[in-house]
Amino acid sequence: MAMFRTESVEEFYQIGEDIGSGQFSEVKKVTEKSTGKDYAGKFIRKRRSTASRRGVKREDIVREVSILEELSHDNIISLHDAFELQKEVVLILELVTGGELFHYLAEEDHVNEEVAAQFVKKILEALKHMHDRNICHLDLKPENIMLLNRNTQNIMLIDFGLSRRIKPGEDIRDIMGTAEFVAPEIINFEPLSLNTDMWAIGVITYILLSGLSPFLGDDQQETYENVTAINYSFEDDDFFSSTSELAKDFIDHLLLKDPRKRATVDQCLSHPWIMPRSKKQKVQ
Ligand SMILES: COc1cc(-c2ccc3ncc(-c4cccc([C@@H](O)NCCN(C)C)c4)n3n2)ccc1O
Repeated sequence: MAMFRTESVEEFYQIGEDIGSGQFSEVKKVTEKSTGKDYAGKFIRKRRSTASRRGVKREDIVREVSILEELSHDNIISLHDAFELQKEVVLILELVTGGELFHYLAEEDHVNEEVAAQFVKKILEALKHMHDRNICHLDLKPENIMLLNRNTQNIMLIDFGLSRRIKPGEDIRDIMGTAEFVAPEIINFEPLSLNTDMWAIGVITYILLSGLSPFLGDDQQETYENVTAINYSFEDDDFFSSTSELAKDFIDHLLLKDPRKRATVDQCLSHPWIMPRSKKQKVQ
């Protein structure tokens, strides 16, 4: 696809209601006039000058589009079209109607291990597609994981605004996601890697199983301190009394300070909590 079309987006799409928003973007339901098919339009405000902190730098939008164009997986949002206007870029994306995993968790409080393991397996399969191409998400959190529908654990990764291609030897340090989910190397401005995503998988798994956020403090600073101190436990009997040792082992292999020691996406996919080798290992 040529990077951006410069025609008016309204000529080709009926713009519908707002369905969501980000810091510098709105997400609206749009309908392609030629097919009647519904999509999600992500309207991203462009940064007007290098001195401004409002809006998104064009180069960052180009990077996000380039990454979206390279990815093609059932559990990763697909890009259908892209338009550039004077003040904004509009990405036309596959529409997902099951809502955010974040809201599902808020309603369910926590999920049983079988359901949690299925969710995590789907997230890992999408992440493997990215990591096999040396692309890391760097903003994995329940808000950026959408449910295809409420009846299955089928998920869709969205929001690739912080994603990066990690070239061997390249030193990337300047990314900052959401405090609860960022790995220690992000807080310490140390080099990031594909294993920075694996830390977030450990945090998301902990939340799926308990409804608790392992490092959340009273404020951002306390959360950062909890993360860098690797200050988490399964000791709260009210929330972990029925959690299997396999599930705890899976999380313990991810919430490690040294990114090189964390389980990779392939090691996670072959972990017995995710790929039970026998009936007796199937989590109850
Ligand atoms: C590719 O990047 C994005 C995709 C989307 C996206 C794609 C398809 C799609 N179908 C439905 C929705 C949707 C529905 C309700 C809320 C939201 C969004 O506001 N919440 C996630 C956004 N994130 C910034 C927390 C998004 N989306 N959102 C949202 C933000 C993105 O940065």
